[in-house]
Amino acid sequence: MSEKEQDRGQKAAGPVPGKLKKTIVMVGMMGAGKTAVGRALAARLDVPFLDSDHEIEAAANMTIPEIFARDGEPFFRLKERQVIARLLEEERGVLSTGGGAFLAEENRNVITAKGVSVWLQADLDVLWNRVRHRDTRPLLRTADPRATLSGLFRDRVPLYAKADLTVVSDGQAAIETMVDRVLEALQARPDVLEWT
Ligand SMILES: Nc1ncnc2c1ncn2[C@@H]1O[C@H](COP(=O)(O)OP(=O)(O)OP(=O)(O)O)[C@@H](O)[C@H]1O
Ligand SMILES: O=C(O)C1=C[C@@H](O)[C@@H](O)[C@H](O)C1
Ligand SMILES: [Mg+2]
Repeated sequence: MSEKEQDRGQKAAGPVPGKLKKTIVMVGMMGAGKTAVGRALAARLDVPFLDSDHEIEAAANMTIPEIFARDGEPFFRLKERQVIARLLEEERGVLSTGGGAFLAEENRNVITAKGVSVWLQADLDVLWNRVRHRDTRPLLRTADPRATLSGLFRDRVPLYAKADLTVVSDGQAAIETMVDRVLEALQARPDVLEWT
């Protein structure tokens, strides 16, 4: 390959992500793909993957539905605030939050101060299709879970919209495509991710 061809090849491939300078924090509704996309993004960047729901469950040795049932949602939210603050302090990587985390001003402030927030924006039908078959979300254990999801969606969207970056998750985009989209959005933020 000539030097010119090599040049063209490099340009077509685009810039390559380098050093991560701030934690990338995934926010959005249940089913938006925060865990699935966050994990794949961390693997792509070769940085630690952290998930606040997982950390809370591991520390309590209980599942989230068990914590809600035994200790109530306010207790879960307290643990969530503590875990998010600790993880942002301790480690740099990709942090996937629980669906309700970004609603608390305290969490938004610490996330904005220490990381960059990425809202995975999906419409209600996409979210419902992803969460309807699993019984792991206590807030959806209602007589009409789709209506409950719809109400949460309506109330929460204005708060998710405060995130630093928004990445659309439509029903067609596979998880690796979502990783590409997040990385593309991060090209506007060299303070978060260096490029080579
Ligand atoms: N882009 C996608 N393409 C296909 N499947 C997806 C995509 N994003 C998420 N999923 C699937 O949808 C389901 C829910 O995703 P995930 O658990 O990552 O959501 P979440 O945002 O972390 O939700 P929660 O707030 O409840 O933790 C999973 O089975 C996941 O594999
Ligand atoms: O949207 C929410 O409020 C929640 C989402 C999950 O990630 C868990 O954090 C929990 O089920 C609550
Ligand atoms: Mg999750």
